Amino acid sequence: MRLNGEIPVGRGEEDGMDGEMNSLNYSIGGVGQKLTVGYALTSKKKRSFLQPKFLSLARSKGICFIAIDLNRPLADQGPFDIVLHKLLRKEWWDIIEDYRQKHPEVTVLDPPNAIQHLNNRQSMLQDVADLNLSDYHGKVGVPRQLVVKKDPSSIPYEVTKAGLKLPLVAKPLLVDGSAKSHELFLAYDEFSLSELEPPLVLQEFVNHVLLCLIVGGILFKIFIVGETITVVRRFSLPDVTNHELAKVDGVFRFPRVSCAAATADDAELDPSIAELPPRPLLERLVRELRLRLGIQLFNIDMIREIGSRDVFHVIDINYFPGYGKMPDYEHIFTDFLLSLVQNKYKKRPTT
Ligand SMILES: O=P(O)(O)O[C@@H]1[C@@H](OP(=O)(O)O)[C@H](OP(=O)(O)O)[C@H](O)[C@H](OP(=O)(O)O)[C@H]1OP(=O)(O)O
Ligand SMILES: Nc1ncnc2c1ncn2[C@@H]1O[C@H](COP(=O)(O)OP(=O)(O)O)[C@@H](O)[C@H]1O
Ligand SMILES: [Mg+2]
Ligand SMILES: [Mg+2]
Repeated sequence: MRLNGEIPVGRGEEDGMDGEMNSLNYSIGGVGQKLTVGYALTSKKKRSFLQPKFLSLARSKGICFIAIDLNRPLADQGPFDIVLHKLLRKEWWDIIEDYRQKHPEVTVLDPPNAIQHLNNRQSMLQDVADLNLSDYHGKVGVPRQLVVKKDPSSIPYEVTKAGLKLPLVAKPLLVDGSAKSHELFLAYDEFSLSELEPPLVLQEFVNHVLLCLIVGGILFKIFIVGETITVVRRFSLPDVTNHELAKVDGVFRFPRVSCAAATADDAELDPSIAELPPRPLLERLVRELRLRLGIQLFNIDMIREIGSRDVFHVIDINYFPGYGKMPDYEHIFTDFLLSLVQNKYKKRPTT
C-alpha cells in the first residue's frame, strides 16, 4: 500500500537533459541549475541507499548527489539545496547544527536535535504513548516498559514494583548505529535480568502471531518519506505461551529477525498474510508523529496484538532506515526531494 503525493514536473531542456518530461530545474540564482543534494552517510548506508538505479533516476530528474568531505569545512562545500545525513559521531552533530543555523536556505534532512530524540528507546516512543491514539479504525499504543539506567541488581524489585508482565524484551536504551545497540534479549523471569548491562529498557513482550500458517509473528514496517507512507510486512518473533513461560527461566539473546532481508522482495511477505493496519489509522499516526518528531525520514515498527483485529503497538521508531529495501523507493525518494525544493520555491515572495 503506498500513498503518494503527485507533483507536477517541467521540461529539462535548459540543462541539456534529454528533454524527458520528468526532468526538472530548480534554481537558487536562476533557471538551469540542478537540484544538488550533499550527503554525509556511513559506507554501509551509501551502499544500501545510493544504489545505481536510484542515482540514475535522480540524474534523469535533475538531482545530483555530492559526497560531503568530512575533512573539510562544510561551509566551504556546496552550495547545496539539501543536505541528507545519518552519522552518529558527536562532532558531526555540532557541525550540521551550526551549518543549519547559518544556512536557512538549505533543507537539512533532518534537524539533529529531532533525530537524537529517536536515539533513545524511551524518548522515541514517548510521542506515541502521549498520543494514545484510538478511534473507530482501531487503537495504537506502546507496550508497557521500564528504563533501568544503572544498578542491575535493582531490576527484579523495579519490575515487580512496576507490575510489568513477563516475558520482557530487554533492549539497550541508546541507539547509536552499533550492532550492540541492536542486541536484544527475551527474559522469562525478572531475576535473570540482573545479568544484563544497563542502561536498558525493559518492554513487555506482546504476542502477535497470526492464527494461520506461519510460525512467528508479523511485524509491519511503516516507511515514511515526507508525505508518503509505505507499509511492508516482515518476519517477527513467535509467541511465548504460558506453558513455555512456566517452564523456562533465564534471558536469551535473539537475532535481528525483522531487518535481515537484503531486498524488499526478500523482506516482503505474501500480501495475503496479515491484513495491513487500517490506512486512516496509519495516516493519523504518521501525521501526528511527523509533526511531533519534526522529521520526515523515519520508519515505525508496529505489531498487531494477538487475537485482535485493530489493537496495535509501536515498538520501535528508526531514523533514516533502510529505504533501499522499500518497494519503489527510487521514485518515492526522488519525488520527495523535488517536492521539498518546489515547496520552498513556491513559498518565496515573488519579486
Ligand atoms: O540495515 P538497513 O539498511 O536495513 O537499515 C537499518 C534498519 O533496518 P530496516 O530498514 O528498518 O529494516 C534498522 O531498523 P531496525 O532498528 O532494525 O528496526 C535501523 O534503522 C538501522 O539503523 P541504526 O542501526 O538503528 O542506526 C538501519 O541501518 P542503517 O542502514 O541506517 O545503517
Ligand atoms: N515488545 C515487543 N513485543 C514483541 N516483539 C518485540 C517487541 N519488541 C521487539 N520485538 C521483536 O524484536 C524485533 C526488534 O525489536 P526492535 O525494538 O525493533 O529493535 P531494533 O531497533 O533492533 O529493530 C522487532 O522487530 C520484533 O520482531
Ligand atoms: Mg526495529
Ligand atoms: Mg530500531
